Amino acid sequence: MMGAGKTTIGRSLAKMLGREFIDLDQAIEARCGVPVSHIFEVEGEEGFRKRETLMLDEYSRQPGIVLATGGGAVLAAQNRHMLAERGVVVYLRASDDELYRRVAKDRNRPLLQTANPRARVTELLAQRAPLYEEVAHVAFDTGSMPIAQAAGALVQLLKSTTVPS
Ligand SMILES: Nc1ncnc2c1ncn2[C@@H]1O[C@H](COP(=O)(O)OP(=O)(O)OP(=O)(O)O)[C@@H](O)[C@H]1O
Ligand SMILES: O=C(O)C1=C[C@@H](O)[C@@H](O)[C@H](O)C1
Ligand SMILES: [Mg+2]
Repeated sequence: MMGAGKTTIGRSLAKMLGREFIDLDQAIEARCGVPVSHIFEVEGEEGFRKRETLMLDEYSRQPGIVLATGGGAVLAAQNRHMLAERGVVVYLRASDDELYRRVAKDRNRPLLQTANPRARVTELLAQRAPLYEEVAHVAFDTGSMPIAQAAGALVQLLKSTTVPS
């Protein structure tokens, strides 16, 4: 979910594992040459989701990387299948209060540019939590752990995780 720590914990995890880190939002921005928020403005959410699926298809085939997806990548069943079949999927759990605290000051999240962003976070989390749980091989509660500590705990958790083939 937005603010769960995919970019920050993901980058730290990749460093600990000695793997390349790719952030899918940043890869989309690099490919399109404009910010995600601009794609939402010009093409709407639908246009962004099409680009996201194409890029997810490309990057989820790349072996040995740590890939941070966007928070809404789980919405399409096609994306969930790619994730679950091609990788080890981690769901970073956090409460709506915590998520909102982390993203409140950031204007770069187009879905939160509404009159009541706090309520929107609750609504999006309620809608998506079952999808995150469904697609994940590992669910990890970041709580109030600092980034590096969360990444370290995740390394240990991944060591003891077996992924069904
Ligand atoms: N466990 C944590 N404890 C405290 N702060 C955190 C934690 N995880 C992330 N943060 C902070 O929350 C903010 C959002 O984190 P981040 O950008 O990694 O989220 P994200 O999951 O990539 O969100 P998005 O889907 O919008 O890209 C950052 O300022 C980050 O430093
Ligand atoms: O939660 C979402 O739907 C999104 C999260 C971001 O990572 C971006 O992918 C975009 O802002 C949409
Ligand atoms: Mg991110």
